[in-house]
Amino acid sequence: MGYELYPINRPINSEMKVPGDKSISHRAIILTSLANGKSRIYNFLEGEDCLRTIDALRKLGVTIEQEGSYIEVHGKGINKLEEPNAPIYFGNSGTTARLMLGLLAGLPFFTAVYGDASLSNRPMNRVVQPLLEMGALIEGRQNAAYLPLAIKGQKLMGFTYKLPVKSAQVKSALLLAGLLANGETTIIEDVATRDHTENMLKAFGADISIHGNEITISNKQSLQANDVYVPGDISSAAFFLVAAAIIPGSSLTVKQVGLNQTRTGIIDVLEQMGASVEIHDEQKKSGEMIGNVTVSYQQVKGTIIEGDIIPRLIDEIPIIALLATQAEGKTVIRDAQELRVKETDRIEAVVDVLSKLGARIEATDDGMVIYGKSELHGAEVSSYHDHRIGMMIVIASLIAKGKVTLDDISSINISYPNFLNDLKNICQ
Ligand SMILES: O=C(O)C1=C[C@@H](OP(=O)(O)O)[C@@H](O)[C@H](O)C1
Ligand SMILES: C=C(OP(=O)(O)O)C(=O)O
Repeated sequence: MGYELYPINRPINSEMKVPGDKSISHRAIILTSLANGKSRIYNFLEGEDCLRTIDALRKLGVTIEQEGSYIEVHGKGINKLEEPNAPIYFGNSGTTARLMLGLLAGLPFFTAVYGDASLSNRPMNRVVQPLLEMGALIEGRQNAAYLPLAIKGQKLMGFTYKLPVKSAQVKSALLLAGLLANGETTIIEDVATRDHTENMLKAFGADISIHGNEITISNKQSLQANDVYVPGDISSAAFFLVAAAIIPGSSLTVKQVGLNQTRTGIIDVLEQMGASVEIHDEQKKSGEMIGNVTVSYQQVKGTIIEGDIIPRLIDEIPIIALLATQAEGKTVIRDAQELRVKETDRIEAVVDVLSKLGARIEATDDGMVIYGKSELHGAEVSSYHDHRIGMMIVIASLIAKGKVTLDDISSINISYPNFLNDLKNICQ
């Protein structure tokens, strides 16, 4: 039983596009729904997580028409959102859960929210605690630390908050709460995390200002409708870029991919490890940098990945770990304890999968140590129902000597439903 995967035995020489950015797709649905009037979203990611965000806003009374990756949102305006008559399901999506909690805390009605088994084990207190400080009323098990949660929307009070976790989801939740709160809300982050919410709030006419690492937002009763073009997701592109970096003789270009500085840690790491990386045709579209990225095979070497770069590549660590198995020498990843509270404990999952495939890899409290270079072999492995672990295993199977059996591939639909087809196309 399971999904059987076989090695490729030849280089990849191709170009491709990847689907729209997951983080930006979520934010586009939320802000276009809050705006007054019709907005269009181009290149929206049709992954399950983003569909959960569409569903949540529809439950609040917003009309959202979807034709593939083209979306029309008939924004209702902040004051016209409606009380849902059933609990809202966030599925597997941490981003939907955290951002929606920030919004719902300040809307004048009652909402019950829940998620799947994985999401029900992920910490929500990181958003609930600061929201309670703003005056929110949120109830749930273990002091409202976990889903399911019940929210009785309140008029919130702006506040100043220094983020204790390096999390764009927490920052974004509090900015959305701040948009509805009385007075000013200031969020201070000591390490920059992805700033798509700030970029998009500006584009929609919110009253937001950024000074160094302090972001201040104040109450705004109306946002302007605005069309959003979603760039290709660099977190999805990372799987193919690493494939090109580890399959001898390969060269791959991913076109029109998002190159926001808060997301490009993977490019820095590929360069630092000695892969050949070229960026062309950079331009700004809908307030975000995009461009074409070409990675060509070169023997990579081990490196140290720690500190401020971690939030810039947090979702790419599973695929970076695979890259490190093919590097000469040791790679150390530190300061990435957040991996333990993702869709699964990604430190344990990556170490388990890659050791079964023949890598020399050890878990640490906040990361992992990988001793390269190892020849990978076939094995039976699990995706842990985590899309990024599943896609990493598929890429690993391209270079493993022998058959890799993956227990379940359905988790890939969370962020990249067409992943296997796109991979097949570039492997031809
Ligand atoms: O804001 C976002 O869209 C995201 C932020 C990150 O999570 P954290 O905020 O928990 O670091 C990232 O891991 C997640 O995939 C998407
Ligand atoms: C961690 C992820 O997403 P989320 O937190 O939205 O579930 C991810 O996509 O890797």
